[in-house]
Amino acid sequence: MLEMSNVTVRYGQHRALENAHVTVGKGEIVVILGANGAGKSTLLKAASGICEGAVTGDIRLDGTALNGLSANRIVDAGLALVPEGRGVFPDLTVRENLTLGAYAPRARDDEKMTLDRVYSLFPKLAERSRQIVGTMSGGEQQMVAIGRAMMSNPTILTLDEPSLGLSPLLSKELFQNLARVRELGIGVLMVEQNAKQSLAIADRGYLIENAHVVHQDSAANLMNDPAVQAAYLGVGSGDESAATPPAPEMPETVSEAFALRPRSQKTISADSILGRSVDDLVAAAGRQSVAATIQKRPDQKQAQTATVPTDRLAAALADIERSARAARNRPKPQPRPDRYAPSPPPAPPTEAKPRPVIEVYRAPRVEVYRRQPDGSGFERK
Ligand SMILES: Nc1ncnc2c1ncn2[C@@H]1O[C@H](COP(=O)(O)OP(=O)(O)OP(=O)(O)O)[C@@H](O)[C@H]1O
Repeated sequence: MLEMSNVTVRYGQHRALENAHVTVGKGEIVVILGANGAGKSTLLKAASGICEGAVTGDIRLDGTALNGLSANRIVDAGLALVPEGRGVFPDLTVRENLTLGAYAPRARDDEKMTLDRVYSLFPKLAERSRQIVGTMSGGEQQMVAIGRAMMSNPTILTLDEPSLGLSPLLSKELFQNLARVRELGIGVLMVEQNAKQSLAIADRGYLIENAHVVHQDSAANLMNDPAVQAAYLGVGSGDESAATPPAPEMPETVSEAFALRPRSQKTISADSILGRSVDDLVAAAGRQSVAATIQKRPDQKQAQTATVPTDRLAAALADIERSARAARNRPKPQPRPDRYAPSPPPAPPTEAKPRPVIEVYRAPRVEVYRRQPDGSGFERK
């Protein structure tokens, strides 16, 4: 069992964690939830012996005090960390990564058995044992990181944001794998931003705010806690898929902003201003227009045309005639050259014609010089 009591961590003057009490039992999954900078990673680092800050308080694993022990001694004692960002060796194979996890004396003797256990837990790692880890997907690399931590044969496995950067589907697979780790009797302590999926497999959870553990409860109670739902499960923020709370009421400010307000003035209809209905006026206008069209006769139209000044007509006709003459006198276009006919030989260069000057701007050239090994000078590469 991991027991952290009164754990305080300071980075210089800054208190990142104050009097934290956290326990993780055998075969139990415990989640730490909290906002960015609350002190979650600091808690895991303090337990693993890799914290850069000053750690005080009491940290015990199965009764053994871990305070002040180096990180490798803490792994020997049975606490393994899967750090944020996984920390796998991308150029090595899956098997090489896993084997490197078995450096702890408690794991070395049983390396073969532990490897078989990891392979049976994550069959994909057995299938891909020769694959270079850098070529694997994010989810597979996370599996390698967990497998490598498992190779130290821990009693407590700690993980810092294991689902970071994984798709929802891969996160689901990851949490299912962690549930299988618990079945081996290993305690799991994880810091997670994915509250919904982590609480779904967890037994208990802690909330950390501003360096303080402010709440702890069973995972089921935390999932149903309205404060947790609002802060970590996205309820009320539009992401209602995270949980199924009772239908929220429209916030007052929103309803006020969009409410239909009563009109401040009494309105007067257009009909009452005109003395007649608008519909009547439109209908009457339509009738007048139709009547006017019917009354128009062809002789009236001719009379209107005749009123156009004759000098303007004559000027327009003269203009048209002038344009037509210009079009007739335009030189005929040359026939288009046959695309498939052999091209005529190039005309001999006329020496008299000066060649055009074309200015070309080039980017400055970068030259690399290497210092001679004997220091006598530089050689150009
Ligand atoms: N090495 C360090 N030196 C100085 N301050 C640090 C150091 N590591 C963390 N802190 C500070 O301690 C506080 C807690 O950091 P921590 O990384 O534990 O937060 P967190 O809850 O894990 O946040 P996140 O979810 O963003 O990782 C933060 O204010 C952080 O800036």
